[in-house]
Amino acid sequence: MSRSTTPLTAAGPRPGAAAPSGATPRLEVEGLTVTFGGLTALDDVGFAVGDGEVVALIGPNGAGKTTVFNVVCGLVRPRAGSVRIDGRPAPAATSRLQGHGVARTLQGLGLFSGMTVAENVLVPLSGRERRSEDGRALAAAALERLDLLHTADAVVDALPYPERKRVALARALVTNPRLLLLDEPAGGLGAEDIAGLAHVVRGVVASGSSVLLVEHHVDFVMEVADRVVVLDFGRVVACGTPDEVRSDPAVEAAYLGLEAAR
Ligand SMILES: Nc1ncnc2c1ncn2[C@@H]1O[C@H](COP(=O)(O)OP(=O)(O)OP(=O)(O)O)[C@@H](O)[C@H]1O
Repeated sequence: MSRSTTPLTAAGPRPGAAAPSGATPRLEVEGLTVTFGGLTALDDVGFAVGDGEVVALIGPNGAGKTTVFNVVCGLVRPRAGSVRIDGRPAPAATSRLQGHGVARTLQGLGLFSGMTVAENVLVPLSGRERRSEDGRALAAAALERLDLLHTADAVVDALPYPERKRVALARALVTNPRLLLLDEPAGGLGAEDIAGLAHVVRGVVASGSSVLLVEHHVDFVMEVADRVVVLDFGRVVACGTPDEVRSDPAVEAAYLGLEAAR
């Protein structure tokens, strides 16, 4: 099974939001501007995700996190700006992300009701792969990473929410993506499941993949992210390590202050 990941030369990333190494970033977002009618949802947003890096997008409700995610996935077309994956322009359609070594999870999970856990995890593979020993081994490996192998033959609907959420993550991992996009992976999970999720994310990056996550759960973000990009009203107001961001007054004002006040 081969997946195309040929790197090409990229334009330089936006200052202050660049991935730390000098190599071509796994994901590079530059100058994204998105408008919905009269509303500017994103205003010149730029950041990069390097090899083996976890970058988190945080910000208060309506800051523009999902819109960034949707542009990266080809679901929303920006008015201006670019998205590059391994130096190449990102595909304009979600269905072609996999060919660029990218997988994503959805907030709504998007599992197929009535199908087993294994059948759900096999979905991203081609018909030929699904029927092959190799395909089944990939599915088993993905399920094992999420401690779900024992549920392989269960109908997915029968599992509790945290396990269904792990099935969705196993499905994203079955293609061994070079870039994993996670949309609120900690949402709806308790402390124990979030700790397990952090362990899985660390395993993903240890295997050489990169992760971009959109997340409201600040403690989880601060634990797993190498760098945090903070959005407020569609603009990047801070970008840095968790410690840098934590002590940034702009972030306190935009987001962490609100969390602390709860
Ligand atoms: N399809 C759309 N049509 C019109 N406005 C939209 C659309 N999608 C998003 N918006 C608006 O764009 C802004 C950014 O929304 P977005 O969902 O990206 O924020 P967010 O940071 O993900 O928020 P949340 O944390 O609540 O999910 C908001 O003001 C939102 O109402």
